[in-house]
Amino acid sequence: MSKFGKHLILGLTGSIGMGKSTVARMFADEGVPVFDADAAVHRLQGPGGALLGAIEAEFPGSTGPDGVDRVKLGELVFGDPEALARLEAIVHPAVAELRSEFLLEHAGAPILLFDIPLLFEKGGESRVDQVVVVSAPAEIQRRRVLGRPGMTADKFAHILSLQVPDAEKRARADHLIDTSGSLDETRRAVRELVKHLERTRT
Ligand SMILES: CC(C)(COP(=O)(O)OP(=O)(O)OC[C@H]1O[C@@H](n2cnc3c(N)ncnc32)[C@H](O)[C@@H]1O)[C@@H](O)C(=O)NCCC(=O)NCCS
Ligand SMILES: Nc1ncnc2c1ncn2[C@@H]1O[C@H](COP(=O)(O)OP(=O)(O)OP(=O)(O)O)[C@@H](O)[C@H]1O
Repeated sequence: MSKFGKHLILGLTGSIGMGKSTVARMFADEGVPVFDADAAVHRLQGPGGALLGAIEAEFPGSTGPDGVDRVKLGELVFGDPEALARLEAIVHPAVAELRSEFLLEHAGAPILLFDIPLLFEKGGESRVDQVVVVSAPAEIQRRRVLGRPGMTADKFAHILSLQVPDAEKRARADHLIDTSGSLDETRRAVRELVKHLERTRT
């Protein structure tokens, strides 16, 4: 039974490179409306974004005609918990507002998906009914991430150190989507989960 009225709200999360974005698209292909928290942040911080004034006032020099300079702002907040908290105090309420609009927009849908990279890290469990974790063995994750342009072993290690470990995410998941097989296998697993949830929702 949903905590949120008629629809079942799923939270999708997973560590870097586990295939979260790919799996979110597969849910969308099955007709499930998807709210992408990261995309919402990018829009709010992008050219003409609603948060540019507030961010510039708090972090002078961190914005320009192209919106937030993410590298510069990252340098100011990562490694400085107090500064990160000040940024979050600007960003998170605006994301919450967009999430509420999304809920209103899709009020009739039986299942909704929130794609939230930092779901466990930021207490997102309370905002969803069930958590779906995307996961694969560490070796596959490593190979995928190190294959990305600009990624280094050090940067990968640092990002991992900021994230709840995959084993803990798996342990706290209501549903697991394994992405170590083919894309077709993953798609089948997503389809089966959606069907299962549609059957058992009420
Ligand atoms: C500082 C910003 C501009 C840097 O952007 P950039 O594109 O360089 O990095 P990206 O967002 O991809 O994050 C890089 C890594 O840091 C982690 N990270 C990002 N924000 C946070 C945070 N608030 N707390 C802990 N880790 C974080 C991400 O999970 C990722 O692994 C951006 O991360 C930001 O605005 N963060 C604060 C807003 C936030 O909490 N976003 C998270 C999703 S709602
Ligand atoms: N079975 C599979 N399921 C999902 N992704 C797969 C699979 N096999 C290979 N991949 C590939 O792994 C990569 C996963 O990248 P994706 O952007 O989806 O990960 P992510 O978890 O969202 O990453 P990040 O947290 O870094 O944004 C993609 O290039 C995808 O094509």
